[in-house]
Amino acid sequence: MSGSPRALAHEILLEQAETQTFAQDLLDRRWAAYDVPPIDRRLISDLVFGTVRRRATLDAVLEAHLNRPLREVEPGLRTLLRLGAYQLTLTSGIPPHAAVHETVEVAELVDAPRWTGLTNGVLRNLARSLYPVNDEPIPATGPAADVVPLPGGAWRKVGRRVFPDPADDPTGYFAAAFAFPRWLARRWSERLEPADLWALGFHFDTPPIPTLRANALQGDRDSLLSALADAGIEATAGARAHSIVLAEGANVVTLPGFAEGRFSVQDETAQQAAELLAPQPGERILDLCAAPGTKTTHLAELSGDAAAIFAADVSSNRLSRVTANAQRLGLSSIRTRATAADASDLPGLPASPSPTGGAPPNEHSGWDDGPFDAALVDVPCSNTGVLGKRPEARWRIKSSDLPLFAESQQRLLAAALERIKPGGRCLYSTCSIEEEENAGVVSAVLAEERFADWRVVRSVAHLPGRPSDGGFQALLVRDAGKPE
Ligand SMILES: C[S@@+](CC[C@H](N)C(=O)[O-])C[C@H]1O[C@@H](n2cnc3c(N)ncnc32)[C@H](O)[C@@H]1O
Repeated sequence: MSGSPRALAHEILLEQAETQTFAQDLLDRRWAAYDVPPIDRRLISDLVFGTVRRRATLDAVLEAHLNRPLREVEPGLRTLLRLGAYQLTLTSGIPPHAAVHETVEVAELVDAPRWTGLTNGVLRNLARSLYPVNDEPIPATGPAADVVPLPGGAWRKVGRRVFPDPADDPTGYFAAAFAFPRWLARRWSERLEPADLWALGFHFDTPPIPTLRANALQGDRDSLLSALADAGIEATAGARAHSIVLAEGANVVTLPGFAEGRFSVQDETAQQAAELLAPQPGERILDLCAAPGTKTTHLAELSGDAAAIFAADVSSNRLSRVTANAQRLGLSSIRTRATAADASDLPGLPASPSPTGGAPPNEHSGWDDGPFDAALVDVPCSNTGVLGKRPEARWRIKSSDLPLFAESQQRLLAAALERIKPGGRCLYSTCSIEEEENAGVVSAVLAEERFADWRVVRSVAHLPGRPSDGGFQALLVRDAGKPE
């Protein structure tokens, strides 16, 4: 470790930019390697996540204080400037002089004293713009070319017109001030009024607080709430049958009841997927994209651990997390199986031979070849409904990914429908708010002649922040009457 929280944050940010590794994974590696006190962990995590998430905001602010384009600045120095600009512009609680001083000191700690002069000059100028009098920020009441949106929903003056004017160019303002790729900003601004666009930006730019799902098979929600209260954790019952909303962020694995399997971490939007499918005791249920098993285990809990849940995923590595989660939650009705990308090796087709013709039966103990009563198809997607959860996610997706996702989503949904009995049902779900991954996929698949006996009975498009994650769920049912 290089010697200070900011130096460690700088090291992680540089590695993240170079290797494109998830910031959370890099942090976890540092926590495992060094003894970092919890207070420093919180600061480092905030510095890293905030700087990654708001890269475009910080770059717009910095460009106004530099006499050359930021992209021409060497990577280590550029990262240091972003780190300093993040503290000055987007946090509250770090005194400006401390933000400048501690950031400049990183240059010495990482053995790059040549960065000191520029970092000091740029950050001091920025601090003067942001805090013209007595180190006090200047609040603002709404978007403007010289106003930055803060995490949590407030606005702050930045002292110079660093963003496009939102009245003339709401898309440009949204992309720069809230920090989103331009193609996504354009896409969303075509369908949202500016006020809704700002609300979406605030939701994604505010660090999320985890929501819990009480495991109904290990005591009721109220007793878990009492256990949390006894441990000094502020939490309230949420809007779903088993949801619990924490008052502030927490390291969930250290909360009372986690090791005993009394809860999972799951957003309220995601909790609706298994609820909509409503698994019943005795049913045979396919979960086609199961890992890491948050919805699989919910299916098992809702059925009283008395359905047979067949959890499939392309990643056997990730499937091991389904097994671990089921064990922690005390569930025994889940069997796992790695599957081919097109799911063609899964049993359940009406005319499919016994599993001895496919994968070796002992490798997937408990799987048989009959069709299923129901299926959950929680497909891989662009994740545009949950961009606040992974700070780097917004910078990874490309518009060209969307048709590729839609293609594989259609394949997966069709593979599930083919394996469901007459009278059965299927829940299609995504964490995306893009039509072509949602209703577009469902209607394309149901337009196929072989699925003429299927119909959509319910579909819900969840808008991010209203009240929780964004996403889409559609419940499809198959006519009971049509012969196989
Ligand atoms: C959205 S995640 C599923 C989350 C999971 N349902 C849960 O609630 O914990 C999508 C999953 O689909 C898996 N996947 C990707 N392509 C797949 C394919 N062709 N067949 C089956 N699973 C696939 C990924 O490995 C990933 O685990």
